Amino acid sequence: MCTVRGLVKTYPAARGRRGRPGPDPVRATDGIDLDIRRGEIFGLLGPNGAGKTTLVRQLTGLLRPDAGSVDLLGHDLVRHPERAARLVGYLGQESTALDELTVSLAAETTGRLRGLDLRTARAERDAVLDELGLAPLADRPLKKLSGGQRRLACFAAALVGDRPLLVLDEPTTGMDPVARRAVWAAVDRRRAERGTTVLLVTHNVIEAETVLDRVAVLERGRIIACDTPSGLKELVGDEVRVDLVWRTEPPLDVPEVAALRDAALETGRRWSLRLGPAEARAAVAAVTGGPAFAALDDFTLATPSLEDVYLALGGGRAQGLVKA
Ligand SMILES: Nc1ncnc2c1ncn2[C@@H]1O[C@H](COP(=O)(O)OP(=O)(O)OP(=O)(O)O)[C@@H](O)[C@H]1O
Repeated sequence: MCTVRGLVKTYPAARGRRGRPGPDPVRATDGIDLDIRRGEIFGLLGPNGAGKTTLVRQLTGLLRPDAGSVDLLGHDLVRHPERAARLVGYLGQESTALDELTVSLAAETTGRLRGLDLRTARAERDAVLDELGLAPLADRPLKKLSGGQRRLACFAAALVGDRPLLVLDEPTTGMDPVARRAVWAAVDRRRAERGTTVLLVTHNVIEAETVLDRVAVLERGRIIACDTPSGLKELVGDEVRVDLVWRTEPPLDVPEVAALRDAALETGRRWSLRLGPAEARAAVAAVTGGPAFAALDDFTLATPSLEDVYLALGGGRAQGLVKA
């Protein structure tokens, strides 16, 4: 469906202010190879600045790579970037272009721009707005909607005028659970009924685990792993995630607790640890059985998540990944 080889993009150094040296050039994609299969939901996961948006802008013909090739359904998109418009439905991070239009007109106009006649564009518009529960907002201008509603309206527009590849850059940012579910149901329906392929950019690991068939983990412009979510999780074997939440301060006077601290990733009152099964059992026994228990607010044991995989791969900035 889509084959990418050796994709490189370097943003040139900016000029510094008042003669001072500016920031260095950034190699935002650094030799990317990818194979996306027809009908799969393929994810790009990585922290802020990893190069995800730069990569998808090259795959959608919006940004010319310095080197490398992009083949989409037999079309060379580096040589013919204009062909991407017929093959790709793209939902970018910004939506200002549609802000002045009503929800209804945004969807209809997108259909018309994609070559639908007026009747078909209106019929598809109505179907998509109904499907996503947007009919009550149809006559409202996008700029007067909430962030999550606006995002859903832009997603609706991206679905009008069917395209074989949907590229969605963090589509559910700011959406409530009902809207999120509507988005994933709409994606699933298109995949089942039309074989639509989806490339999803995200740094939400929970969402990535639940909706993706395969995922590429991107860091500093390079793919550091690519597999199914469960295949990636095998990389961390039988490790267990132990989360401890303290009421106030952790009881560091308890030696077992003090010993756990070195291995813990601390976020406020929460300690997250990745431990082997025996160590996890010992840690739980130590904090629930002894004097530490009085200081404990909550604890959970869980199987590894994609975030654990990411940490195990050496992604030092996993804090940039969203966990809820
Ligand atoms: N137009 C630009 N000019 C210069 N540098 C840029 C430009 N756009 C992005 N960059 C840099 O390229 C790198 C990759 O950015 P990119 O937007 O592709 O990351 P991302 O993974 O999509 O991040 P996020 O999760 O924050 O959206 C970053 O270091 C960023 O600062």
